[in-house]
Amino acid sequence: GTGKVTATPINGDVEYLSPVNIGGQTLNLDFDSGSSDLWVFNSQLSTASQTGHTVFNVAKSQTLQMMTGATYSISYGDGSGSAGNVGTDTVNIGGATVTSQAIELATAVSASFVEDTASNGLVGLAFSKLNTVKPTQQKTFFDNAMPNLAEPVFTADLRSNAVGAYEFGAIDTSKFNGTMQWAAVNTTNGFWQFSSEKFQVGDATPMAVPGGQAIADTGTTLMLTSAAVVNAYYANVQGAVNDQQVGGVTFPCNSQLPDLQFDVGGSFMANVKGSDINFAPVDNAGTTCFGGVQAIQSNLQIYGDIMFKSQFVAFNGGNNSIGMAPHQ
Ligand SMILES: O[C@H]1CN[C@@H](c2nc(-c3ccc(C(F)(F)F)cc3)no2)C1
Repeated sequence: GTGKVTATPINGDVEYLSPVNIGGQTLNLDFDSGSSDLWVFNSQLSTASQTGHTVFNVAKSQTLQMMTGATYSISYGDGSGSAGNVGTDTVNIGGATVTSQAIELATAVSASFVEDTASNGLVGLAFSKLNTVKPTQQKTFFDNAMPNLAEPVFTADLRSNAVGAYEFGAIDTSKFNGTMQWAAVNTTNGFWQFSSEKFQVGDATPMAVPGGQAIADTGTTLMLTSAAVVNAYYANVQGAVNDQQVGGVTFPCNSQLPDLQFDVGGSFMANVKGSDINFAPVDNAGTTCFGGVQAIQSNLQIYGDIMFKSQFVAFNGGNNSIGMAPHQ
């Protein structure tokens, strides 16, 4: 079979939310190709933590079965996280259905999750080896669904300030231009990881990247790479400054940002449109804007939604590869 759901950007493309049916209840969840736990806001949480959220009501599902003694605890790159207990239930994502999916039921969530009232949990789509359930690690929705999918794939079609889609089991060739290009994924760390050794602005000299590795992470808002690449890229942008107060590089909102190409698996260069690198204004007048490409101190680069807004991406769990092509 196949399954397709909308991916709706919220708060200026900070994250993308998709409807998921769990035991007959539909929740808007954040699909995250950078982690491997499916967890939800639910009726076990304190009233305070539930405020503003649609929660999964554990008493109302006829098919939820609690997993005795099972717990989970997860933290994300920004230090946020959640923890709780575990059950299994039927999960239907746009028609792709798993009858006994581990559902992680938060009994505690960090403040930033409580404040993010649009999101009612996450669907982890990285490799199951990263799943945090103890004592028995659980499989992701994609792992469980794969055997029944027409093709062992899912795709991310994320759009700037527009509704896109996640699709399981098929690659919709009408959604991208040209031929999709593929690269090998190294699953050792449990991520959709591929080599990415260089960046290029226009036809300037390519910039080398220390470590030369990247992950495709739909749950990260920006595109995070080395400080050297960030500085070299924004050197092309008049008025760009690294503003410690704001927390990264800003530039005049009317800047003409150059496109940025990045290496995928040593086999092709993929393009990020300059317009997608203008992430958001930092001031009310909309004079100064925050860059979508920012620095991290890590030899693992994180290609988040800024990349996905320029590239239609296919994740192949059959042969562990990643495909990219410019959106249609
Ligand atoms: O860990 C890496 C795996 N993918 C990245 C990711 N980060 C989040 C996240 C979502 C929502 C929030 C909050 F609502 F603001 F709390 C925080 C973090 N989801 O995926 C980072």
